[in-house]
Amino acid sequence: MTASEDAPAGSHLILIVDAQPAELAPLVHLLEQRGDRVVVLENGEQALQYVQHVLPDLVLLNVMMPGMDGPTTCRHLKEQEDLREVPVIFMTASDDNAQTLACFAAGGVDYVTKPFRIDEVLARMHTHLALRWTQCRLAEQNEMLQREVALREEIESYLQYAYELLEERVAHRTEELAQANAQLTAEIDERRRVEHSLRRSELRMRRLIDANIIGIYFWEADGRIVEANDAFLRMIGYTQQDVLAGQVRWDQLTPAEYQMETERGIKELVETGCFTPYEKEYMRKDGSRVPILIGGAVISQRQKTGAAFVLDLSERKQAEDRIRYMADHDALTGLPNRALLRDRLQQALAHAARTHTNAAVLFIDLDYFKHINDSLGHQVGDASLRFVADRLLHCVREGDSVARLGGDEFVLALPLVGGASDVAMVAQKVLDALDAPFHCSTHELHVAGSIGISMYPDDGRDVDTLMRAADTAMYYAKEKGRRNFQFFTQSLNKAAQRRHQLTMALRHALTRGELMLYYQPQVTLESGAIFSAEALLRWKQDDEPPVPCHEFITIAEETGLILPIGEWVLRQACEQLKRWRESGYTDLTIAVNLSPRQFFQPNFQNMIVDVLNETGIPADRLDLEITEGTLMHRTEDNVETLTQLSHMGIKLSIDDFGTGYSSLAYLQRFPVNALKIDRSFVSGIGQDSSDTALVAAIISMANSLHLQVLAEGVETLEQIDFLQSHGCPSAQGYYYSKPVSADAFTELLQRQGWQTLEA
Ligand SMILES: Nc1nc2c(ncn2[C@@H]2O[C@H](COP(=O)(O)O[C@H]3[C@@H](O)[C@H](n4cnc5c(=O)[nH]c(N)nc54)O[C@@H]3COP(=O)(O)O)[C@@H](O)[C@H]2O)c(=O)[nH]1
Repeated sequence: MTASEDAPAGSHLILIVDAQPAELAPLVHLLEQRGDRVVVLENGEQALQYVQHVLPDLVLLNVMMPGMDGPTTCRHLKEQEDLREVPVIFMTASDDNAQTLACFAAGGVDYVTKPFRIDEVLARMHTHLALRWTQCRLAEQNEMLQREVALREEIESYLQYAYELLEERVAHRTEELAQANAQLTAEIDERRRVEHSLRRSELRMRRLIDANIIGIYFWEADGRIVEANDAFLRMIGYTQQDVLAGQVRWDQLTPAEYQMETERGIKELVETGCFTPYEKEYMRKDGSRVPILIGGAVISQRQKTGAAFVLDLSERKQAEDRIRYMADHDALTGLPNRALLRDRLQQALAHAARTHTNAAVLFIDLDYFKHINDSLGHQVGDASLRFVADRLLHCVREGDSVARLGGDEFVLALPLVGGASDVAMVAQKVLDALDAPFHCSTHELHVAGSIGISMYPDDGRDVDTLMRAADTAMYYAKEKGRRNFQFFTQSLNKAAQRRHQLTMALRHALTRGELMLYYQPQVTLESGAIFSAEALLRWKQDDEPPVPCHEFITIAEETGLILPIGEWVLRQACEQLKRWRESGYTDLTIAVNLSPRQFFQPNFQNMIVDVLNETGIPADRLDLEITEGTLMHRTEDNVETLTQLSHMGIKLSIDDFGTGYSSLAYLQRFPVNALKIDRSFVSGIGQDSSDTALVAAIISMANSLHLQVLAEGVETLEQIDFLQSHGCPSAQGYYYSKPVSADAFTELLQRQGWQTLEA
């Protein structure tokens, strides 16, 4: 693009400054013809003033003017910022180089020399206007360019900022993505772990269900059991195939009578999502029933599915039955025990009261059972009790009860009996049944019983009264010689009351000084000389007749009072012997009866040693009488105790010999010195052939075992003759003397000249 091509012609503001403007009229005219606006001013001052307000596009300035010349005017114009680029063309009539230079130095762009050719001036003006125009365009373009550069820079900086922001965002996002990625990886890992753990948990759950001893099943809305473990299937007798075939339904397993409990369970299940375990029964496939404890929970309320946990209670029920049975029954015989008997009796009495009928209680105590136990051992004893139980069961009707209270005590409870004669028949039947011998290992055994009978309502209207009455009657039967039955009577009641009173009174007998000892001589049969005194206890309360020994000794043994009383007896007897020894009867022996309870006391031997030490009695002057029954009980302990006593020098005699079941073998094991033949056999001498034979056999046996033998209860000369002729060396009995006081015994000693005889 050239200035001439692009410079617009016309429409410019041309300022002409010249002192003779007329010379410029043709130029002005041409310019205005072209469309330019021409302002002609005559001097520099006017021009400077004019440009204050209007900006010309080109200035034609005469060099030589009056006042301010052209170069000065030009310099002032150029001082004005917006005129600095406006082209100034000088007009001059001189061709002085210095002037020309001054014009250019003042800021002129050109000059024309007067007189000038108009076309040249126009050409020069056109050139400078075009130049100026181009300059302006360039300036504009430059400005535009600068703006664009600035804009671009701004954009660039914005872009940089945006880039940085983006970078930052990218970094941030990258970090976020990295974090998200890490989180995702962690979540994936966690998910894998959870899945693994879930699989393991499910496996464990599956194993737990499959191998559980508790039955577990899963049910659906229609009642079908869709899955069940083996424990449950075993319980109800179905198979996995039955379950798969949809043949097992929980509602059909439940018997109709459990409908209410089941509905309660379902209600709770619906309300709370589970139900409290409760007990009921399920019907097995074979129709039998199994007691269960069932609990359960909903798995999906919407789908109405759930699980049930079923515990087989068969064993627990059996155990409970067993425990209940054991609580109610005697372990040895299987018969009802006291508690169950009481229950049944109460029912029987209630029924009898309603129907105005009678009922009876038969209290049976076996005779001499203790001997069987003591002599043949507990196994034989137990077998005997089972045998008795069996026989008693055969004596009663359906509805009657046979119970064992413990030991050798049995009770028959007979509801609905007619009267006393019917009961007597039953009692006799029992006695007969017991009478028949039975065999236990190598032994042929006989048991017999004493029976006491009480009747409802005559003898009592409640269980306790009737039991007490039958017990009392049983004691009476014992007293009447055993192996019989006795009905309760009011007089027996009195006896029972007396027994109670005696028990109470005996507790104070020692402290009240009501006990004393009597002494019965033991003599050598050949000479009749007294060699020993048996100490026998007597009890005399103020203003009361003496209480028979057999009566209160039994009570003392039952209550345990025999322990302090027995010690008192031993001490008293030894003190009395000491007195006799001090009187010169130094070879006299004192015989003291020992109760089994004393014998089995832990400090028994110490007590004897203490008494011997306190009284100064030599051990070989003391003769301890132990019953055969005591000896046969706890035999190993006995051997040890007796051996120790024997080593101390104490004499040992077996009392009431013959009433028990001691054998030769037993006797050889014990370090005993003498046998005392029971007076029941001695009294039978010459009267009863078996008693007579037994006495002879005992004497013979004692002699062959080198044991002393003494016959008890000798009352007649005939007995003495028999005993002597059969080699019995010593005796005791009313024939010689009844038990007497210590003083009376001293007189006996003196009267018989015992010392002389002894010498
Ligand atoms: N543990 C203790 N038992 C004792 C003590 N004192 C006595 N007893 C025992 O009491 C039972 C009854 O004794 P008791 O009433 O004294 O009878 C004795 C004699 O009186 C009686 N006896 C003696 N000779 C005859 C006779 O010829 N005929 C006859 N009908 N009875 C007679 O025998 C009893 C003595 O028996 P035993 O002891 O077997 O030698 C009795 O079992 C006593 O043992 C005691 O302190 N402790």
